[in-house]
Amino acid sequence: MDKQTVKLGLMGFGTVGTGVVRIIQAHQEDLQKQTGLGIEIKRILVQDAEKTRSIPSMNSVLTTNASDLLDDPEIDVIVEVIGGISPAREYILAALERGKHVVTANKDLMALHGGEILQKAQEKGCDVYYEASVAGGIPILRALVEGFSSDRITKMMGIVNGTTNYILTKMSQDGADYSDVLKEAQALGYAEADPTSDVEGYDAARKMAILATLGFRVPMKLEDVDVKGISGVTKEDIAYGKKLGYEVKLLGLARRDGEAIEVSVQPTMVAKSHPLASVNGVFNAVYVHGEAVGETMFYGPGAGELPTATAVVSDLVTVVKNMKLGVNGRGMVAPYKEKILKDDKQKLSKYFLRIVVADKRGVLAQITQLLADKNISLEQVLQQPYNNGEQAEIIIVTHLASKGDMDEVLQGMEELEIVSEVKSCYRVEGGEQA
Ligand SMILES: NC(=O)C1=CN([C@@H]2O[C@H](COP(=O)(O)OP(=O)(O)OC[C@H]3O[C@@H](n4cnc5c(N)ncnc54)[C@H](OP(=O)(O)O)[C@@H]3O)[C@@H](O)[C@H]2O)C=CC1
Ligand SMILES: N[C@@H](CC=O)C(=O)O
Repeated sequence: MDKQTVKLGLMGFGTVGTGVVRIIQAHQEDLQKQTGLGIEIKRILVQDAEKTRSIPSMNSVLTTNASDLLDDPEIDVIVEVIGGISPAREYILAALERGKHVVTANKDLMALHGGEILQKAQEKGCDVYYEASVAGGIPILRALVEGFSSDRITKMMGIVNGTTNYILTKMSQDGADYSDVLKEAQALGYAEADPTSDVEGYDAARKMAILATLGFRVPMKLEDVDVKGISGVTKEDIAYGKKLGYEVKLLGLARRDGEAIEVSVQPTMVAKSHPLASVNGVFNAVYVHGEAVGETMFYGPGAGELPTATAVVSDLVTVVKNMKLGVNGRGMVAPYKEKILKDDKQKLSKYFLRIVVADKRGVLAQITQLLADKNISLEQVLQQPYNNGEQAEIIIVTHLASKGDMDEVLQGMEELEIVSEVKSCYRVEGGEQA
């Protein structure tokens, strides 16, 4: 290759885009030493070119016209950090069509249209890297694709959304109010443009779909992921969880038993003895269990300007090294295994239940019987007065039960006269048997 400098078209100059510019500017010499080539940001696509930017020196390269990047033959690589599906999808496909390599942080897009994008890249002999799309600054995708290539992964558990982990941590440690902390997370640049995606678990679900596709080598889709967010988590649940030895976390779970797979995201009681329970604030972590390697865990900042930009720029370094060696488009392996999804009777977990009942003798026995009818036994029980002693509250942690059986038990509870409300039901992970 006879170029001395690789020219970059940056799409998006918000939180992540600004970080990308800062890192490229600050590490220019190191990047050149590692890749053998210079990296120049030729154009930056924005929506509003008049907006005040924190790096005014780049104002001269701003444009609101995507074809200034896509149709410039000098631009070799497009870095997409706009976010969302459209127009990001159209821009990336157009870039690949023109033979440009792509780096993106866009999990929404990769979870929904990753198959189409990677196929187009393969046809065109181009690279597409998306390390920043899962767990911000943690190099987990590389670890799954390269580090675990010789192993068979059986389980991944991830705290993969920084915003919700920040909120749950502040609620747990400071007794903070949900909506106040959400505003803080938005101001810190952690939350998505529409934070519903964070708090309702969709952002984490997209990341889990990507992790499961790469980790299990099957084409997981977003609709294969069971999703529940944190908007229903209360301070009482957090307090009772703590009392029984758990922290509430929005946990992504991807588990393989034989060839059958389950992937879900839901608020989960994580045993305090498990390292995931101590992952706090905007930090993310992904626990990976492989048949040969056993247990591993990856930990780091999951969102924010510089951590995320680090992952983007490291992908860029890989693309530039590939360009230098003339091997672009050869590093990606498409999912090659058949997808077999578990049914609800195959999804096993312990459960934490909080139930408001009439304050009468024999109430606990009735609840226990309902569970015993499905062969579900109790591991922990706490009973205390509720509503000024007019009712009682029963908090239970069960031994392993299937999701199918637990759904039937919950339905049965609603029909019991002594039960006035099932306040909460959480999966329990991280302790013995889990
Ligand atoms: N923030 C984080 O911590 C993380 C973000 N990500 C992902 O990175 C991506 C970017 O996120 P983030 O930087 O936070 O987002 P921001 O909202 O901060 O920035 C988005 C940028 O894209 C530009 N933009 C938006 N729509 C268009 C459009 N139609 N045409 C041209 N430009 C457009 C905006 O322009 P303008 O400046 O003019 O408004 C802005 O510069 C997303 O996919 C996100 O999910 C991934 C990991 C962590
Ligand atoms: N909104 C996301 C940003 C990174 O992916 C999060 O909070 O984790």
